[in-house]
Amino acid sequence: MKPDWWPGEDHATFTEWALSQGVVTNGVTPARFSGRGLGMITTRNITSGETLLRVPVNVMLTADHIPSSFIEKFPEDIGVQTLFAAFLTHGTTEYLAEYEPWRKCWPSRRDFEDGMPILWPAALGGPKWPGNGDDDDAQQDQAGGLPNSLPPCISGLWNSFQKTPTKEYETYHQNLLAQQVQRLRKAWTDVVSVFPDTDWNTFSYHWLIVNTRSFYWVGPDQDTPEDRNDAMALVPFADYFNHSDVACDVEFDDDGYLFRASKNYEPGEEVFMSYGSHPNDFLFAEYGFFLDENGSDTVYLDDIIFRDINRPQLRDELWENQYYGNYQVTLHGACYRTEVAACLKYMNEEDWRNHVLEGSSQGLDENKSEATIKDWIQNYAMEAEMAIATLQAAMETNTVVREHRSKAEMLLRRWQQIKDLCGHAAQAVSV
Ligand SMILES: C[S@@+](CC[C@H](N)C(=O)[O-])C[C@H]1O[C@@H](n2cnc3c(N)ncnc32)[C@H](O)[C@@H]1O
Repeated sequence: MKPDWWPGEDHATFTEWALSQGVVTNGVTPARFSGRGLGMITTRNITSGETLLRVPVNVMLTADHIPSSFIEKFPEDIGVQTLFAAFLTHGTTEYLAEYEPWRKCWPSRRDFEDGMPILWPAALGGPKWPGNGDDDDAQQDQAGGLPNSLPPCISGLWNSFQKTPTKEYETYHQNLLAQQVQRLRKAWTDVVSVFPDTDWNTFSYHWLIVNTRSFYWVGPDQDTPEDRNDAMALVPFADYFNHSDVACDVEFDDDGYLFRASKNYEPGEEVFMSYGSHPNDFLFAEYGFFLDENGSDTVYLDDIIFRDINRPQLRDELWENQYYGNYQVTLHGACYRTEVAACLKYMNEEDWRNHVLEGSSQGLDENKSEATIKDWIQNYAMEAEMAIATLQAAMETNTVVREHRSKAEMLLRRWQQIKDLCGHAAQAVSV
């Protein structure tokens, strides 16, 4: 009898194919996990340090494996993600047939539509795409002016206040959706310039496959590309690993990828790898899921702080002293950059500069700093409360939201996490 985690025939066929191509598995096999699709399960006791999986480079889909006749159709600066997605969409059967057993094991476009805000309806904060423009307008109307429901790190938007304009600066893990949309729009423009008949659904599906399943890779004769997104490869079989902080060890060299156990496992445990120390909003936007417990979770106070510190002179102080933006809040409180910004609210500028540059405590009042930071965090918590209340009401009354109930529930879970994070952080902020 098959175990209840048995992944199904397609995965069994793909596993056979992978082994015949030189993939070596050692005590792990693909399995179905509730809420995570496929993942990797142990089939026996495993000791920390044991090799679990080896994927040789010849099985991987790297830029070197794409025929030069295909690559030459595109301008030289084409992004690697676009190239892969274009190849999966338009590559000749001769080349693509090879990967057929693997492709049959990928999630469907419908799976992406369920979890990824980039494909969500406008009523839930999704962007406009070819083919959904009209529907989207209709949805927006039906939404009856539903306020933005995605978390601010994803949408870059707030319902409880108006954002003030800022200088352009590099943000980490903020405005995620706009950046992702920009990347996909550019990819779409590039692909239709070469293949005008490209089907949007097929191409965007492949682009998301690459987005959610690629590994860092720089070929033996390649220089490290300027854009990290261009250092990528698809690694069959290894792309079964789901993400967790408690992860196996991953190594790669010119020969391929190697995965080792970083702890002992009993049979039947899921083996995870780490996709990086990403906050939940990043996982949500880029991969369509987020963790219940995430040691790397964080939200950013930038828009709240810039609304509060809006005198150009004060903002210049932050800019000139390299404290402009990226004000982080975690379960454990606010980061040092936030503390520095908080002092600027009540210190005179000279005292503030001496404090920041030389560590002087002249004019510093830790009670005032604490109250300011708590107030900023409270503003974030209020945004979360508003979003939760609005979403709950929309789930009862709004037809589009009711049709997309599981997405709204996912959003509610994330907003509740944000509210809880703010609650913990506010408590942790103390003199
Ligand atoms: C590299 S694939 C992993 C295999 C994938 N679960 C599958 O069914 O093919 C990455 C995708 O797996 C899912 N995923 C990864 N880690 C997860 C986790 N901890 N919880 C839920 N879903 C996860 C997300 O949909 C993500 O986009």
